[in-house]
Amino acid sequence: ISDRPTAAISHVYRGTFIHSTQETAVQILENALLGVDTDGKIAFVEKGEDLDRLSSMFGFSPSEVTQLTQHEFFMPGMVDTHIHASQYSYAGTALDMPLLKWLNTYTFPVEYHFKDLEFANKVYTQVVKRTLRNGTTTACYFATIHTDASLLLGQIANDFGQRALVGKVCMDRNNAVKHYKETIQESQEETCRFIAELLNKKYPLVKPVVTPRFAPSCTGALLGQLGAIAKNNHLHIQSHISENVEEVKLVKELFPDSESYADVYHKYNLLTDKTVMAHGCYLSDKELDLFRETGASLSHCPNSNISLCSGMLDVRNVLNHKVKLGLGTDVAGGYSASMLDAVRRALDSSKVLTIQNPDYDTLNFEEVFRLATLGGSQALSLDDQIGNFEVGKDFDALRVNVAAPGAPIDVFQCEEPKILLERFLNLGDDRNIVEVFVAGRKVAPFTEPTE
Ligand SMILES: O=c1[nH]c(=O)c2nc[nH]c2[nH]1
Ligand SMILES: [Zn+2]
Repeated sequence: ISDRPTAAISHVYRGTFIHSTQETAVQILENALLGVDTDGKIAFVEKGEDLDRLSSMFGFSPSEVTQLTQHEFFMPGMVDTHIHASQYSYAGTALDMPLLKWLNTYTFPVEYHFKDLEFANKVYTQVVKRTLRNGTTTACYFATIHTDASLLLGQIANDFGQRALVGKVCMDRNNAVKHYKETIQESQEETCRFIAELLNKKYPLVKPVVTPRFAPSCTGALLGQLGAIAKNNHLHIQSHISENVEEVKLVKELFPDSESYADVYHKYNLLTDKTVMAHGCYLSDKELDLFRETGASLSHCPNSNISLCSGMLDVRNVLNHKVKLGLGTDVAGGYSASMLDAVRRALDSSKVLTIQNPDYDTLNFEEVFRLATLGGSQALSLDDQIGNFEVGKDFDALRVNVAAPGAPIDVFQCEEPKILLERFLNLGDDRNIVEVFVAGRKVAPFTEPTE
């Protein structure tokens, strides 16, 4: 450290910090000191022995340092790269049909109700609270086609201090539920209104994301307009791709001129370095190459893929193609809103692929930990701000106590940090997540707004 800091230090923590880097899936810093400045950014990460030097350099008193206990560690907040906030209303039910039938039978009728702002307020408040307390510091949300309810979701995320990308869903094709679709003009105009009004709020951590539902719900003309809107405003884009065999076949029929599913989106400028596509179970190697070339990323949603019997993403192949990849809960195709569940299902899925092919290069928990944190930040092109404990990034973090009273893990002895992490990922829940920070601010347990 040579330069004197600009912003003052607001908090200093001492103890074990566990995070990922590009080179190392799990890097453990024991007896470390981490300082957070008044802008919520990480000011320093140094060795505990340097306390005196750091306290005089950064102007804090050693007595203000918060010491973690033996079974505690800090890890980066988790990034849910794909979650339908509106579908949280029926999470844990309706998992008995394949995708297209599931959408028509359960999803569209429920999403239609979000024209009612009171209902939207209830569901959106609960999904933000539930995900935050389960360690999702950043969520990439699908709302519904309703602009005002989607704006409300942005407001609620801001009020509770969650970092979020929020998408008003676009769909000008749907023959199943009569009123749950837009004309192309409505979709385009309301998307512009949504973006303008959300940006106008100047929420520091909440941004709009252009959201064509998926190719079968959109005409080519709408996809083209949405690609242009994203490009002109430098916005994020999210959608679904190659989740289920029937869907892939339908896209072939609807877009006969395109070489592949990925090519449909590419043709309309929807594959960019700020695009995240959910699923991708049936993408060819050539399509994965297109993802890498355009910088587009994938969200792996294993609970959903299993629950709707959609398919199995070969994560190793995606990583070998150097495509950016994060994890998603995909509520409510995935029944759990917890990213810890996504971690476990990702590991299970990889083991199923290994059962089918014993030579398969199974993912290990360290790699999946990276996908849930740094990988997610890369998938959302937010890795310059979040994802790990690098100096200059925002302090988005979970204080984990593996031995928290009432939590589901029994600890019998002093365990090394990597074992504590493994046990937390496999066995822990929100009772082990004793504090959640986003941009340096404590957002759970909830202090505000009250409820
Ligand atoms: O898992 C999914 N959930 C959805 O809501 C959806 N819409 C299109 N494709 C989808 N897949
Ligand atoms: Zn989805």
